[in-house]
Amino acid sequence: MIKLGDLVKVLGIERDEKNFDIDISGIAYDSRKVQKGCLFVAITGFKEDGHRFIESAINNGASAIIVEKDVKVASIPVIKVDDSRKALAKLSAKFYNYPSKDLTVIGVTGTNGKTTTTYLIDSILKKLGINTGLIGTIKNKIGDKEENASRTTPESLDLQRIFSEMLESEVTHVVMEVSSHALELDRVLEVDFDRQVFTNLSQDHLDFHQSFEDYLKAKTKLFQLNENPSIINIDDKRSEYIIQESLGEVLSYGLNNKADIMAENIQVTQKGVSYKLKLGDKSIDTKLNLTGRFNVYNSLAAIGTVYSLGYGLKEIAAGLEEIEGVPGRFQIIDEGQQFGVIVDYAHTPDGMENVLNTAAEFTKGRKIVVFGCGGDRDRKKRPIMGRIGVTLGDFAIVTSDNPRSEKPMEIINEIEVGIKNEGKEEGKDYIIIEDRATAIKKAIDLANPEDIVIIVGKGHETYQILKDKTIDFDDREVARDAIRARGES
Ligand SMILES: CC(=O)N[C@H]1[C@@H](OP(=O)(O)OP(=O)(O)OC[C@H]2O[C@@H](n3ccc(=O)[nH]c3=O)[C@H](O)[C@@H]2O)O[C@H](CO)[C@@H](O)[C@@H]1O[C@H](C)C(=O)N[C@@H](C)C(=O)N[C@H](CCC(=O)O)C(=O)O
Ligand SMILES: Nc1ncnc2c1ncn2[C@@H]1O[C@H](COP(=O)(O)OP(=O)(O)OP(=O)(O)O)[C@@H](O)[C@H]1O
Ligand SMILES: N[C@H](CCC[C@H](N)C(=O)O)C(=O)O
Ligand SMILES: [Mg+2]
Repeated sequence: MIKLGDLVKVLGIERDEKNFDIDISGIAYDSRKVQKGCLFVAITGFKEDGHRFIESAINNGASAIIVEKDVKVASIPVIKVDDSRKALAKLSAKFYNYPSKDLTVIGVTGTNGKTTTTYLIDSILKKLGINTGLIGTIKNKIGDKEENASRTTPESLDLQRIFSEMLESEVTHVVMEVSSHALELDRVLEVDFDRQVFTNLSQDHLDFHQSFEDYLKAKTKLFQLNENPSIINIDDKRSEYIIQESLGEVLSYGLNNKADIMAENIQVTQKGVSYKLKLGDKSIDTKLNLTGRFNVYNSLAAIGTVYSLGYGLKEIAAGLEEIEGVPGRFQIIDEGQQFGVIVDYAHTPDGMENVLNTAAEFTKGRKIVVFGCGGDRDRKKRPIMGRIGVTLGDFAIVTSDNPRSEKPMEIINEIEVGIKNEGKEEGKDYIIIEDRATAIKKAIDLANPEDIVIIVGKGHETYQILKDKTIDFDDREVARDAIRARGES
C-alpha cells in the first residue's frame, strides 16, 4: 500500500489534495487485471487503446487513473502524463521500492544467443553457490519457483514485481534477456543493471523497428543506462558503434579480432565444443555441452560477465561444464534411430545459417530442413530464410511456424520467393507441407542413415499460435512420435 500522492511524486507531480490521500493497493495496465484500489495506467497501444477501457477499469475497482490523452472522468483522480509507458515503469519501480537496486542485475541483449547466454551465466553462478533468478523467453525463475514466460522481457510492472519476489526469495543475482522491444517500449527504464552484455546483431524485427539503424539504436540503449561495465562481442560489425556509445568500461570477447577474452583451438563435435580460453596472460581449457561455433561466442560472453563480477576463471569454467543443454536449442532427439534429429529455435536468417553450418560439420549424409516463419513478424526475413534453407540444406520442407493472424500459405509463398530465386525446383529440392506435424513426419520418413533432420523455428515452444486458437504443439514430441512410428529404434 502506498498513498497516491506519494506514488505520483516519481512523475514530478506534487498534489496534496484530499483525493490524492488515498491508498493504492496495486498497479495495472490491463483493465481486466484491475482489482479494488488499483491505479490503472491507460496505454495507447499498437492494437488497442487502453483509454477505451477506463470505464471497465473503474467498474473493476480502480481508484485512480493515469492517462496520456484527455478523457472525461469525474469519479476518481485522473493524472495526465506525456508518456504512459514511461510513467508505468517509474510508478512500478516506486511501488515495489526499487528492488533491482538490491540485486545484481545482468542484462543480455542481441538478436541471437540471449536465452543461451543467460542460461550459461545462470549455470556458472549457481555452481558458485549463488541464489539466482532468471528472466527470459523460456521461463522466469524466482528462487525455486518457475513461471512460464509469455514475453522475452516482461512489461515494466511485471518485471518490478518479479524482482520484488526474487528479493523475498533471497535471490541475489538476476540474469535477464533484454529484447529490443523492451528497450524501445521502456520496459526496463527503471532497472538498475550492473552488467550489460551484447551478443550480436543481424536481421530481425524489421516489422517493429523502422530500419536496421533503428533496431541497432534500440539495442544500444541498454549500454547507455549507466556507467557499469559491458561485455561486448567485438567480432560483430555493430560493436564499434555500441562501444562508442557505451557509458561504462568495456570487456570485449571474440574469435577473430583481438579481444580481451578469446578462444583458441576450437573443436566442434555433435555433442559440444572445447577450446582454450585466453584472457591476458591466463589461459584455461574449456568444455561446453552445447555445440556450434556460435555457442563458443555465447560461452565467452558468459565467462566474461562472471569474470567481471570478480570470480576466478577456474571456477567459472567448472560451472560452464555443468550445463547439460538449453531446451530447444540444438536439442538432439535420440530414440536410438540411425539418423540425426535436431530441434532448434533458429528463427532468424543468421540463426538458421549457424545451425545448418554447425550440422554440416559432423553430418555425412543429407541435411533435411523443416522450417517456416512466424506470422505478424518481420516479413523481410522470409525469402532470406527460404534461400538459406535450400542452399545450406540438401532438402527443405517448408511449413508453418506460428502463423498468428496471417494465412499460413501466404507466409509460405513469401518464403518460396527466396527459394525460387535460387533456381530450386519443387519436388526435387524442396516440398511444401502446410501442416507442421505432417511436415516433421515426412522429414523423418525421408531420412536415411547418416542423414540429419533439422527442425527449426519453435525450439522449446509447446504450442502453435493459429489465427483463432493456440493449440498444444511440441516439435520434440512430434519428432519422437514420428521416429517411433518408423519402428526402427
Ligand atoms: C509490439 C509489442 O511488443 N506489443 C506489446 C504491447 O502491446 P500494446 O501496447 O500494443 O497493447 P495493446 O494490445 O494495443 O493494448 C493497449 C493497452 O490496452 C490494454 N487493454 C487491452 C484490452 C483490454 O480489454 N483492456 C486493456 O486495458 C492493454 O493491456 C494495453 O495496456 O504491450 C503489451 C502489454 O505489455 C504486450 O503484450 C504486447 O506484446 C505483444 C503481444 C507482442 O507480441 N510482443 C512481442 C513482439 C515482443 O514483445 N517480443 C519481444 C521479443 C522479441 C525478440 O527479441 O525476439 C519480447 O520481449 O517478448
Ligand atoms: N551467438 C549466436 N549467434 C548466432 N546464432 C545463435 C547464437 N546463439 C544461438 N543462436 C541461434 O539462435 C537460436 C536462438 O537462440 P537463443 O534462444 O539463445 O536466442 P535469443 O536471442 O534468446 O532469441 P529470442 O530473440 O527469440 O529470445 C538458437 O537456437 C540458434 O539457432
Ligand atoms: N522472440 C521471437 C520468437 C520467434 C519464434 C518463432 N517461432 C515465431 O513465432 O516467429 C519473436 O517474438 O519474434
Ligand atoms: Mg530468448
